[in-house]
Amino acid sequence: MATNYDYDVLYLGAGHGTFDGAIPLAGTGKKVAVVEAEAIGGTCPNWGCNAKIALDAPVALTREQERIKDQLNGEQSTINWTANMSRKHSIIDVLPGAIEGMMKDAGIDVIKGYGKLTDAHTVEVDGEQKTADKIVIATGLTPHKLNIPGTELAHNSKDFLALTHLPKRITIVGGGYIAMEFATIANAAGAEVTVMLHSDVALRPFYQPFVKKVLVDLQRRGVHFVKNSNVRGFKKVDDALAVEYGEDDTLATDWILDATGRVPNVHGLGLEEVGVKFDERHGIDVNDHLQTSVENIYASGDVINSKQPKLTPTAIFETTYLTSLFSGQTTDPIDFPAVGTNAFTSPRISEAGVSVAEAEKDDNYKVVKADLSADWYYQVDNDSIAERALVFDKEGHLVGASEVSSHAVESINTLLPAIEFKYTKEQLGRIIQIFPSVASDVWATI
Ligand SMILES: Cc1cc2nc3c(=O)[nH]c(=O)nc-3n(C[C@H](O)[C@H](O)[C@H](O)COP(=O)(O)OP(=O)(O)OC[C@H]3O[C@@H](n4cnc5c(N)ncnc54)[C@H](O)[C@@H]3O)c2cc1C
Ligand SMILES: NC(=O)c1ccc[n+]([C@@H]2O[C@H](COP(=O)([O-])OP(=O)(O)OC[C@H]3O[C@@H](n4cnc5c(N)ncnc54)[C@H](O)[C@@H]3O)[C@@H](O)[C@H]2O)c1
Repeated sequence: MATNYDYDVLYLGAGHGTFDGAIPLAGTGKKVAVVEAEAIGGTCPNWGCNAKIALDAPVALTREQERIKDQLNGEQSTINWTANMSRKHSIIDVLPGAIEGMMKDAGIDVIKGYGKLTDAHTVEVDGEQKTADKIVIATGLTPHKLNIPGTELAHNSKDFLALTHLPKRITIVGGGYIAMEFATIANAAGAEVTVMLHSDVALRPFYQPFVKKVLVDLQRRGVHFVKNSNVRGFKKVDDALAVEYGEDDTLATDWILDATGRVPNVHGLGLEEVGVKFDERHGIDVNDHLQTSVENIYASGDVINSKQPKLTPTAIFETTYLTSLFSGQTTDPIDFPAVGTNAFTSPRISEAGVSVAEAEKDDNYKVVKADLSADWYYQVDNDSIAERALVFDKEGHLVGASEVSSHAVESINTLLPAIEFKYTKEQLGRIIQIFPSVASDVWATI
């Protein structure tokens, strides 16, 4: 314990960028505090991944039922929105308490309130000064809000994940993860959905031929896409809303989701005063030890200005690295593995490693594509929108993979060890997967 300070390490924010590392750090005997302004657990459990996947479960199930309807008797099931939302609450609302309990059991002081740096070793919470040898800023991101007339009439992802009744007409502005995942859920649950794209591209980081397949399917299901939409403003008209877009077009709607991105929580933290450098749009600058421009202040998770995808597993990897650093288990720089990423549309699009688009432009790689709708295992549940692209280097090692299908998440997760550890043919042959399964199916192709 650093004798001059209240704590060895104080974390600002209690999301995955903190608690997955803070708990084992406290286990090493360090004195640890975590300051949280809103909800313990942060975005992912409360208004991100966990909340979203809870609402998505019946979507995936009804899609599977639809695919195998010829083998079933009876009606196609529909989604009961209110019951689905109430189920989401029953499994999500306990998480902050459970995470707080784990932190307290590990001996962490959990401090509720908004934290602000007053000097390099001091954080003020509700007028009280807490000092620490090291401080970790893990304050995450917050929804971007369009700067247009009527922006206050639009809602954000957090509001969507708490909707008690599904509006009849929903307009979604944006074409990223949140826009496409929530368009999928709302459409499957029966809403009339319009997606206002900024350009003519959605899910930009993903392999576009696969994205197109998802868009075509959503269109077939009634989702309306407006490309190059130029959304200019929102208005209240009687009991409804109007979205003003294009040159002078108007769309009537009942509920608007502003899904135009997420921006770093860097304001009001005292960063300028203490000398922590950051970029308004991309977050806090860190070196390869996640150290900011102030020696004893580190950053972790979504708030970092980094090329890594801003995802829960990345945040966990970063805070776990800091635990190793602070407890003396490593002095090495952080070394990111290939990070798997997925758009939870239906079908899913998953990828990891070298992107197919990049590999197609580079002679050092070979891309092998497969139409999975012709694969017997994908035919079992009629997974007809199903394609995979694998990227190999000159030595024949798998270095990247992308898949669109209902089973894409399992496929890409299965391939991650082969990508990360560059298994030889002999090593690949030593793995015997359970058969029949997605894992054994994809493993046989590498
Ligand atoms: C709708 C949605 C769906 C998502 N789905 C997925 C998914 O399927 N898979 C995936 O991997 N990722 C997903 N993500 C991303 C994932 O949620 C984030 O990458 C992850 O939560 C980042 O963790 P973090 O700890 O860095 O930030 P956060 O979880 O955002 O935690 C930051 C915390 O800091 C607190 N805070 C901020 N300022 C202060 C302050 N001054 N004092 C005290 N506390 C403060 C905030 O209240 C917050 O609790 C999703 C995100 C959203 C919004
Ligand atoms: N499945 C997952 O892992 C998952 C799911 C949801 C969110 N997330 C994380 O949360 C982050 C934020 O998600 P997001 O969807 O808000 O952001 P995003 O960066 O993925 O997408 C933002 C979208 O808004 C569009 N946009 C920007 N300005 C616009 C304008 N003026 N008019 C219309 N469109 C505009 C962009 O073109 C883009 O399509 C993601 O980058 C990801 O890190 C991950």
